Amino acid sequence: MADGNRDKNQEFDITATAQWQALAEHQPEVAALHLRDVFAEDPNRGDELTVDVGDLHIDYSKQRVLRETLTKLVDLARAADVEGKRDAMFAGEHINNTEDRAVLHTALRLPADATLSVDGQDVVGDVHEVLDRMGAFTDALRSGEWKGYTGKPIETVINIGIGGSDLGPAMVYQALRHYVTGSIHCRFVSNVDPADLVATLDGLDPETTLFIVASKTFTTLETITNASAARQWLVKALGSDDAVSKHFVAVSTNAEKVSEFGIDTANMFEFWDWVGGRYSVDSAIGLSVMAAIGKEAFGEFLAGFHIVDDHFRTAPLEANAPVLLGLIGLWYDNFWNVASRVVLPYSNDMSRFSAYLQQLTMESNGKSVTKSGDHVTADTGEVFWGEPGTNGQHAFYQLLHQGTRMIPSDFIGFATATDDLPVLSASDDPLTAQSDGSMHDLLMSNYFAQTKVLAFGKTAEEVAAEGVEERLVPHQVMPGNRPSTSIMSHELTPSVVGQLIALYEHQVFVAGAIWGINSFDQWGVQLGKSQAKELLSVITSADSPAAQSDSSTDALVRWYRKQRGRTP
Ligand SMILES: O=P(O)(O)OC[C@H]1O[C@H](O)[C@H](O)[C@@H](O)[C@@H]1O
Repeated sequence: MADGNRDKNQEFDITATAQWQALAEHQPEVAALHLRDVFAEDPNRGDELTVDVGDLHIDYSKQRVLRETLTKLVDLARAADVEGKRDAMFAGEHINNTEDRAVLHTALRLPADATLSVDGQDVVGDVHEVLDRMGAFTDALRSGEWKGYTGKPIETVINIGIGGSDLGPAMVYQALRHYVTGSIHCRFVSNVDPADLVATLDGLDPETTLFIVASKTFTTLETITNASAARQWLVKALGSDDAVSKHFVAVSTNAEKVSEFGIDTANMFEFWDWVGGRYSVDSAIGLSVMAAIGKEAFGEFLAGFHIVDDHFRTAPLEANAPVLLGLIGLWYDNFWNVASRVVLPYSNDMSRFSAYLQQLTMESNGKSVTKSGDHVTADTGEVFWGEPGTNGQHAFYQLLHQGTRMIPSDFIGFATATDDLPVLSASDDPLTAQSDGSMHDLLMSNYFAQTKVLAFGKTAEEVAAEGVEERLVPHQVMPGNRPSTSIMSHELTPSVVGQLIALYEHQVFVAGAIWGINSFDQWGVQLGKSQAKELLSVITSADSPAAQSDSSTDALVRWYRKQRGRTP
């Protein structure tokens, strides 16, 4: 099937291939094995089923795969022409066929001396021109040279955006808490629930606050509504419309709408239609992050993505981290009927990483038709979720360990703490207590223990041998055989955050390429938006007909209008 000349947008049924069939036949053999036996038979897998990329050390040996499984999965990737599709993406071909667009987030992190021309346009030149403008602007903010309307320097930057225009910067800002240098701090507003804006503005001084209105389209209802309310808050406080130009900038692809909103396009930072919203944190959408950490650290962040891009583009599929992890995800999704993957960063600063990944992975691969418009013949789109360790351990790990469902997990952990404190016993005199180790070591001991227990569990014999009462033995058996990947790095640096994001971006690509779907459009979010617009006029008016197309929505709308005092 792999054919370099094949139209990359013309899909075929991957499930009809011999490679798919081989995996389907192989699955029962693997399913019959316990990871305890798999490790006993292949004792070196813990050292060998690993891959290093940049600063990431990835151990996938605790996955329910044999070496043979990986070979078969790579064969499937070749059958789906993952390499050809990958090269088409990097080259700027219009692989987003439903919107007729290139998909070039990888160009956002190319070094300035790289060359890439797409549709006759010097993409690298454009990217670096905007990066330079972002650098000059954030330098001015950070040095205090940029003054608010009343002459005071800016202290707080509020990013107003939603989806890809919020999740990336909010997640990265938190992850890089230790790299916030200077006096600029950021807050993020996304929800059209006014509680978000009101709570975020609470206690802020309009004279020292600057808003970044971040929206690719600049038509997103939530963002424009919040931005208008924020403008009113500012203008009311500062007494003049003229204050807007000193307190509002925009990040968008739509200059016309930006200027319609009243933001001077001189204060607009551009990106391009070939950057998907959920792939845009490394574009001007990251402006708030740059304001907080500075352009040099932002440059390191971009360089981190680029390390993984290069690896993804050049490493053989057998040793290619995003390819292997994407394939292992698909292995469970399609051959084990396992729908979800839990992501568990053992890093409090990465608390928002799972939320970020939810958009990246599920908006990309939650599709039911192939690029050719045919219904897919296998399930697509893993469900991603998660919480940071150790919080998750005290909430949902019970189900991971002893529930009837198998949920593969990705553990993420760091050798060096972003913060550390000594472990002291509560009874010690706080003034003289001796340290009994580091809290970071305690955190990481949990990481290792969890992956171990998930994989190997505890048998009834082992439980009984501890003298556990017979009737309680079945309750205390830990089945094990629950797969996980361990992703480790030395420290949570800007580069490492970039590397982690790119690692997941390309996993999404690999799975989407095999399924033959378009991972870069999101038609499924449109209908709800347009119906919300229609319903707004219905729920806010006492006169308009309450009857909608179904009795449930109709009754709910009537109930709501009554509560709001709008209809009898
Ligand atoms: O950046 P914007 O154009 O405001 O879009 C914000 C978000 O809204 C949409 O609903 C899309 O589903 C997302 O992919 C996008 O990130």
